[in-house]
Amino acid sequence: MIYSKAGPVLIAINPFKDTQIYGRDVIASYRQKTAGSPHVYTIADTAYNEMMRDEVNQSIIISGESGAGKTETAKIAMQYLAALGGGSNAGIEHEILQTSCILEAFGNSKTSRNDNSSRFGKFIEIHFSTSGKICGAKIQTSVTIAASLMGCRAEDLMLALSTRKIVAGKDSISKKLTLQQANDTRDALAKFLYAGLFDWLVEQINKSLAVGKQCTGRSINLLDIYGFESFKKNSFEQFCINYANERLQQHFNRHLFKLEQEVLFSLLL
Ligand SMILES: Nc1ncnc2c1ncn2[C@@H]1O[C@H](COP(=O)(O)OP(=O)(O)OP(=O)(O)O)[C@@H](O)[C@H]1O
Repeated sequence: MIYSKAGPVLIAINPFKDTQIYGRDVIASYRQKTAGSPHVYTIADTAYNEMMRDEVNQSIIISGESGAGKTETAKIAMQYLAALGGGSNAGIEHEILQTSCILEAFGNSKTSRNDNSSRFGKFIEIHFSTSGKICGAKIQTSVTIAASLMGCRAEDLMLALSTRKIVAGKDSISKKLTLQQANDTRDALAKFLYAGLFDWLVEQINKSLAVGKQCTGRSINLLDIYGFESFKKNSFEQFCINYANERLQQHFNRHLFKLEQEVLFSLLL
């Protein structure tokens, strides 16, 4: 899980799906108009206005189970912010929006719940100038997927994948792995290499989105992680994904109860 150093947390709702987006103001607006869901534009707008008015960084956490529409919501929020903060740095807002296509091409795959399911968590910081124009962005990801280039001899690789070296004192013994163990080692290596490739890709994107000199240090951060999953056959990947979602929910519950307490105390005083 990636937590931002930023101030208030805003969570919004995809107008077409069941994605939840919560937030300081949203929670207040929930109380006032429970009939209506907080719209993603409202959340993005509130984040932008509060960042400009109070000079405090904002975070938008997008949560929901797999297929709920988190990634699409994140893109809608980014489009809205790009429309609000476009114009200062020729085309940077356009570049930020284009990053989704590249990351999804490498980091998404089809599951039984979602044809375009994110296999990585994305945390994007959008930086603004004093006049409120977008001047740069930075992406951080956590990958659960896998593969790429190595630079070693094929025979060495085959040996490394099919045997285990046991070192006892000065002696070392090579033990052959079973077929299942060799397959697992191969898969683990592929995952490691793919993660390396994905990290490299994100690094290149970040270089091209590098924060400009006129930035104020103010940012709006968007967190879009892989949603809760439960398949017929679940693996360690689902364990990690669901654990991350549980922690996110816990974060929200704490945040919500803290706000409820504040309201209660203000009524009592
Ligand atoms: N606002 C929307 N308008 C139209 N279709 C949408 C919208 N939001 C989501 N969808 C549809 O639902 C699908 C799943 O949405 P999305 O990939 O955003 O889900 P997710 O919550 O990010 O899932 P995961 O956790 O598996 O990555 C999209 O591919 C799209 O077909």
